[in-house]
Amino acid sequence: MPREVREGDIALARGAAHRAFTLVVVRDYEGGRVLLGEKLRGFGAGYYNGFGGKVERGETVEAAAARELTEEANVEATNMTRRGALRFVFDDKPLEPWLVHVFHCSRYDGEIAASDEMRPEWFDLDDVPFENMWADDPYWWPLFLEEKEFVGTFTFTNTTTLVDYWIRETKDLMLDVEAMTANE
Ligand SMILES: Nc1nc2c([nH]c(=O)n2[C@H]2C[C@H](O)[C@@H](COP(=O)(O)OP(=O)(O)OP(=O)(O)O)O2)c(=O)[nH]1
Repeated sequence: MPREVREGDIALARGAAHRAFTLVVVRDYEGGRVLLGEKLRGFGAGYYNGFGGKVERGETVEAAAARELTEEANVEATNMTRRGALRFVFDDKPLEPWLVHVFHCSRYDGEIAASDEMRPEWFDLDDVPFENMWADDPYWWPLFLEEKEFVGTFTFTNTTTLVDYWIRETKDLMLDVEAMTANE
């Protein structure tokens, strides 16, 4: 069982840069569903997840989120909001933690279609397939579905085993993101 720790209890290498990633979850309010994709290759292959990837050099986080949604699910977001920042620390990867910026998309243009990276599928809100998702997801999804903003840190060993974590709602997401990326 992962251990819940206090914020600040997870030691981060001082001055370590973060690698920035995006993650977009599309929500269909009328249908009471969310869009996930089965990851077909690369990191996290076999898991269901939102759409996203690395923020490229010179790109804003927002632009990266929109680009990845288009590349992976074939649609263009017309209403997307930033909802969370999740930091991942891996003991078996380069020391720099990952910072995944989570977005919520409620409107888009185009037709959802599969890409060679993701196979999109709609899930009812009470049927999100946590057994086939990253181990941290059950801790922040409730906040996501309740329309809250959130920040947290998760430590993994052997890439996919969650060891410890903290997660909380935030009233000022961008201020917390700044604090999480200070010392870079
Ligand atoms: N839900 C969830 N998503 C995660 C976790 N860790 C993690 O990297 N992600 C997301 C962030 C990104 O959307 C995605 C990883 O990015 P990626 O490897 O697909 O990046 P990419 O498309 O730029 O990679 P590439 O294969 O094109 O080089 O997985 C996690 O623990 N939970």
